[in-house]
Amino acid sequence: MSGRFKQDPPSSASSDSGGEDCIVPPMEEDESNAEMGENEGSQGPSSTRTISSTTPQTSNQNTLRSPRSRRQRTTSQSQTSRSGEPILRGRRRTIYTAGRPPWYDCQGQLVEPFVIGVCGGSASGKTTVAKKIIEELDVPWVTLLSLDSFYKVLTEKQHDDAARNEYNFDHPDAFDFELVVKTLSRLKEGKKVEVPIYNFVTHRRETKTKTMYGANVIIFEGILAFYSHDVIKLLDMKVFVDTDSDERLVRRLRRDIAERGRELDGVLKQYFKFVKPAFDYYIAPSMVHADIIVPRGGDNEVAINLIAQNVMTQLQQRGFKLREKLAHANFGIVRPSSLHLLPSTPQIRGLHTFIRNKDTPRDEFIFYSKRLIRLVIEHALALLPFTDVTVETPQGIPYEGKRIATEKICGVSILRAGETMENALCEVLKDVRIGKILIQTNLDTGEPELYYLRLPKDIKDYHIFLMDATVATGAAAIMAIRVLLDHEVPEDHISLCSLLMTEQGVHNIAYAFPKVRIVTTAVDPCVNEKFYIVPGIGNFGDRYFGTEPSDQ
Ligand SMILES: Nc1ncnc2c1ncn2[C@@H]1O[C@H](COP(=O)(O)OP(=O)(O)O)[C@@H](O)[C@H]1O
Ligand SMILES: Nc1ccn([C@@H]2O[C@H](COP(=O)(O)O)[C@@H](O)[C@H]2O)c(=O)n1
Repeated sequence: MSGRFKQDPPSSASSDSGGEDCIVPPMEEDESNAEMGENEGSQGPSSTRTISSTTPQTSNQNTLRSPRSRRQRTTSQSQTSRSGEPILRGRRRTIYTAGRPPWYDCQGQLVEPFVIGVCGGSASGKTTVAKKIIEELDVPWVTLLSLDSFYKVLTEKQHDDAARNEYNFDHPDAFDFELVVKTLSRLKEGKKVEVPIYNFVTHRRETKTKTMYGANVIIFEGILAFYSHDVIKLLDMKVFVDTDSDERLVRRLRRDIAERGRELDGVLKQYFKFVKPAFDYYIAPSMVHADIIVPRGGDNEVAINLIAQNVMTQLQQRGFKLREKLAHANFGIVRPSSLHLLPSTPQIRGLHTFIRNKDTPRDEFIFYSKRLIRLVIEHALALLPFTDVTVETPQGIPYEGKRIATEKICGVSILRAGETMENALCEVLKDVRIGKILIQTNLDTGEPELYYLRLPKDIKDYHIFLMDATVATGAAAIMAIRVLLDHEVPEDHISLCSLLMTEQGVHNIAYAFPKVRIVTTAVDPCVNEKFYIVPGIGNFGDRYFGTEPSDQ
């Protein structure tokens, strides 16, 4: 890890740097992504611009139109899905999200999030600017990460110094930049991270951490956001908030007294001893890295608007119209070798005849669906590796048999229809674990969105039976597979089990994830304009659970 500035300022001293480096709890060993971020500057503007709200606006009035105004969402809707918590953590490993849209392309490959770095002096308005950019963007999946979360854990001595305003929180040694790089890199890879929550009153971390996933846009803000070369490499756009020093001091006094439990004298002492010299020595010179300089911070609407506009253009170029693309993707007629279609015997066609008939009453629909589900699960099980075993029969004669080689099998159902397949799996595998993923279609965008996730902790060690009763374009199944891969489940440890799929769905999934086994009892020719399977079964979940047909 290399810092930006070689010499320390004379007044920076203090931190005896004995603070324990922070640990982000479930950071798995596989950190091979630490070398990421070679696209420095590739997405962002190439030259530094200072933007003031007094910038004349002439012919480009249209391009300055707020991205927010282009999308007719209600404010309350977008606020819940945007600025707040994109991930709400439930009990232990349950994750609720505000509806995460796809974060990968038609090939199932990750679309890298756009990372904006926001740097500036303390109380310059970095957080305010970051929040306003998020508001302007109005895209549903934006993550705000603060450098403050990466303050090192203090020793007792450092803690005593901090209580007397004698600890230098503005020196680079106060931060764990290695962890910043690890965290940002993982977020760029779409992986889950646990970020410490910092308490400015106690100078300590909270015991709880905050779960964050990758996102379409990540905003990283902090006084030393542009200090480390390795961090800079991960930023696609670099914004410097340039606010007058008197203004910053006044804001900091107000904020630290009102929100951070400080007293006037202490704030001033810390300011003149540490904050001001660090600004002059580390922060102000880092302005050279900025693509855009924003005078006055959050008040500068023109600048915020331009930044949002630029990010929207970048996002549009990356393209997120996934389901539509999947529905119209053109594949040959040769079916992939990863497809394991049960033979179309009279028995299977007979079962399909019951469940496809619109007049079949619900009890019969459930009965015959269960029989088909059992067949598909048994078929999927038969595809796993078996080893030779010899047992002795009651007659004392050896029997050369087989035993399933994979002991760890976990079912993951895509809610709701996938849930109907859980019982069959439990009947054939005792002690099987079951995880759940809720994916729903956004009725405005037509895109699948991830809402809920509950998976066993060590999911990467399991062979997964991913269950969904029907697969149309494959959009939901691809999202679920992507979630499993992001949890480090190997692709060839996934079997997708379904009663009915479409040609399109089979090809889309096989194209994106050729190592995933696809097991189904029938493949229908196509989807209609509403993405329903044709001829299909109708809405499997509604027919099975006896609920009113939804509009999805
Ligand atoms: N334009 C502004 N006018 C007045 N107060 C502001 C303005 N921008 C921010 N503040 C206040 O100044 C303090 C610091 O702002 P914040 O955005 O948190 O800055 P930073 O993240 O750079 O420390 C907060 O209390 C905030 O409410
Ligand atoms: N325990 C702490 C930790 C940090 N600070 C000060 O916070 C400033 C950074 O936060 P901003 O929101 O202002 O960017 C930094 O200047 C530290 O001096 C603190 O006072 N106590």
